[in-house]
Amino acid sequence: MKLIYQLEDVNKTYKKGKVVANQNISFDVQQGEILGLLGPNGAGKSTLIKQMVGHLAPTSGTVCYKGTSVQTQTKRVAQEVAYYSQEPHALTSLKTWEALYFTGRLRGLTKEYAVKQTEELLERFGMQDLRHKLLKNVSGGQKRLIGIGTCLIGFSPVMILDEPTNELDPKKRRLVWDLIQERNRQGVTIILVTHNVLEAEQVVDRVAVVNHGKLLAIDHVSVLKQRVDQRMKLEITTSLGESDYVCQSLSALGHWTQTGENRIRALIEKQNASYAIDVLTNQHLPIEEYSLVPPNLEDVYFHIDDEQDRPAKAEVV
Ligand SMILES: Nc1ncnc2c1ncn2[C@@H]1O[C@H](COP(=O)(O)OP(=O)(O)OP(=O)(O)O)[C@@H](O)[C@H]1O
Repeated sequence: MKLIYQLEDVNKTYKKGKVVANQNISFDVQQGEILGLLGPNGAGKSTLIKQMVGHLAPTSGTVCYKGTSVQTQTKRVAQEVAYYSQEPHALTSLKTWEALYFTGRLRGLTKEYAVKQTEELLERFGMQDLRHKLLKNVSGGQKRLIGIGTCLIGFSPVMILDEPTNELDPKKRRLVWDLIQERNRQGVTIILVTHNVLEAEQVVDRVAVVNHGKLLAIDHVSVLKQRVDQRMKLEITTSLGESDYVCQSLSALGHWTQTGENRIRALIEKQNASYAIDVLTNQHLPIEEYSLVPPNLEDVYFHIDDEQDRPAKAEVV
């Protein structure tokens, strides 16, 4: 398997070292994989990928693309790696079709092929009627779709997407995930940042979990899930204003996280599941409803993050 990226001990600081965005990050990206970068706001994900596309230089360490430092071949990286950034792109004074067409032409497509791909993408996005609208005059979600389109047009061998499904309605999110998978089946290597962990689970091969600028874990989804395979997720909706009390009453079951105003969640040991149900049904706690289900990738992500924050705390009854 060929390596597309190799990151070694990457550190990146801002403001003369006062803000540490990435700390000693090392990992590889293999040709043909979809790697998801997960992490909370401010974790350092965007900073990391900006170094992978050559928009930022590491403070120390190396980011290599196909065996050579990105910094010494920024032109080649720009030609081969299609990058979708969170920031509004520079094409907003173009019409939607122009943004796609000219990007295709810049990527070396013939006029005919650029037109064909532009038409196909506008159709997939359901935006044929908006072809003559300026990008700055379409909705936030439509702008994002055209942004994704500018990555898709021209068949770049690598795509790096920073939150590609942000701001999109559920149907359009599904469309974007489908397009990402289609491209991947055609051999394109894809690195993406997302907060839609549950949707990403269906699509990514490997996941890198980043927080506080550090790489906490990187592995296949199934391997990461093994970290929680002896656990179940217990989610509870408490009566109004009672979540602190319920958390305290059930503290022996595990570490509780508040996920909404009256919603709490914990990963509990499978062997404690029947005890938990016993407590929930017999202790007359102020609980509206509860569910006990196998954990998903989002729970794995929270678990890895929790482990980092509470390395010494036991979670067993
Ligand atoms: N240009 C900058 N100057 C100073 N600090 C910055 C700059 N860009 C990012 N940071 C800081 O670096 C840290 C990492 O930010 P980064 O944008 O990489 O995180 P992120 O994981 O992409 O977050 P989000 O999910 O919110 O986009 C944060 O503390 C952020 O405030």
